[in-house]
Amino acid sequence: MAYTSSLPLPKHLLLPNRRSTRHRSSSSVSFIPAAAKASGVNGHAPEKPAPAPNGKPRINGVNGHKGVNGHINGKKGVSGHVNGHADRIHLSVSTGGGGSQDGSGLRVAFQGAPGAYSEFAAKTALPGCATVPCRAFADALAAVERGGADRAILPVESTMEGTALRNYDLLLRHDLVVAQEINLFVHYCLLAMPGVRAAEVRRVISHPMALAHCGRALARLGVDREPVEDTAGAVEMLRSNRMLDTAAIASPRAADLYGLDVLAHGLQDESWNVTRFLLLSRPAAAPAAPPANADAKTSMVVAHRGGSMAVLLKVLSAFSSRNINLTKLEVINNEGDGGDPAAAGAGARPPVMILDTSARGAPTLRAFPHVLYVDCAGAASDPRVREAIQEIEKFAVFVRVLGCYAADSTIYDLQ
Ligand SMILES: O=C(O)C(=O)C[C@]1(C(=O)O)C=C[C@@H](O)C=C1
Repeated sequence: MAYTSSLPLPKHLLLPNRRSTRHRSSSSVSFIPAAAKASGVNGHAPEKPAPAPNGKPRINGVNGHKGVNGHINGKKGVSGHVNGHADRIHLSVSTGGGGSQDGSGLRVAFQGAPGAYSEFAAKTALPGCATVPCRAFADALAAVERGGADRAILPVESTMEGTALRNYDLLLRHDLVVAQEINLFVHYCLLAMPGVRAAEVRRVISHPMALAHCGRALARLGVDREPVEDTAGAVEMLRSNRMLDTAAIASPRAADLYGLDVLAHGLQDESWNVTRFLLLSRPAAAPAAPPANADAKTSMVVAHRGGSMAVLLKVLSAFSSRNINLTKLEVINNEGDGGDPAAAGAGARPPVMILDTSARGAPTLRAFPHVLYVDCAGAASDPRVREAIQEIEKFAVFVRVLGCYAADSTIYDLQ
C-alpha cells in the first residue's frame, strides 16, 4: 500500500512501498496539511477549532512546509504568519460552470448513500450545491461526463491509506479536470440499531477503507467484517433490514440521519485521519484560473519509459531549478516486466490507462507502465510552471495536466 505523509517531519519524506502486489510499486511523498497534527498532544487530535468565517469548522493548515526540493513554501496566508505558521482561512474558490461561490446551482455526484463522507466533503466545499448519490465512483464521474452532474467528488488520498490508486485510475480514464480540493477529518463511529448493545454485535459492515482504517478496534471486538459499497450505505442497510446483530462503521452524521445509536466514537487506528478529496469538472465547465489571492496548485500525470531514478531526478530538477515546490509525488511502476503484464505473470498489475485528450479527434485511452503523479505549487499559466512542464515533455512519453485550482490547506472537521 502506498503511504502518504505530512511534512515537516523529515523521516516522512522517503517512505517504503507497502503495496503488496509484486509487480507494481508505488511510492509517494504527499503533503496533506499537518498543522493540527503538530499541535495535537501525544498523537491525539487537537481541540476542535473555532469555526471558519464561512461557518465551517476548520483546523488550520501550516503554510510553512518544506517541499521535496527543499524549497520553503513560505507564502503568506490570508491572516499572516505566527512563528512561521500561517493561520489560514478557507480560500474562496470560483466555482465556474454557472455556479455561485458557494456552489448553489451546481449538482455534485458522489459515491454512496446520503450521509457518506464524500457527500459531507462536497457539501463542505460547496455548501449550496445539490448532491447526487451514485452507486460507484465510476458512475459519479460518468454522470459529470454525460452532463447529469456538474462536479464529481473523489477521495484521492488519506493519511492512513496514502494515495487511493483505485481512484487515480478512474480519474485518468475520464476527460475531467480537477476544479477544487478539500481535506476532511474522518472520524469513524460504530453505529447500531437503537437499543442494541456492543456485546450483541457479531458482525460489522462498512466501506472496505473504513474497515481497514479501524482494523485494531474491530480485532478487539472480535467481530466478522463485511465490506459494502459505502459507509452510509451500510447504515441504510442496517436500518432497512433491522439488523440486530450487526453494526456499521460510519460518521456521526449518518447516525443522526438514519436514527441509529452510536456505540463508539473515534474507531480509527490512527487518531489523525484526514482524507483529501478532489472535485472534478468537465474541462469546459471548470472554473477559470484560481483567484489572484489564492495559492494555486497544478496536478499532472507524467508517463515515462522507466528507469525511475533518472527520470525522477530530471522531474525534480525541472521544478527545483525554477524554485517550484512539490506537494505530491507518487511513483508508479510495473517492475521487472518491461511493463508487459503477460510477461510478468499472475498478479501483475496492468499498466495505468490514461485518456489522451491532446490529439485532434476523439480522445484515446493509452496504456503506460511507468507514471508519476505530481502536484506542484503554482498555476499552470505561471511561466515557471509552464517551462517546467515543457522541460519534462522533452524526455517524458506523455504529460497530461489534470487541473489547476486553488490550494486549500484547511482541514475541515465535521465531527
Ligand atoms: O464510504 C464513504 O462514506 C465514502 O465517502 C468513501 C470513502 C473512501 O472511498 O475512501 C471516503 C472516506 C472514508 O475514508 C471512507 C470511505
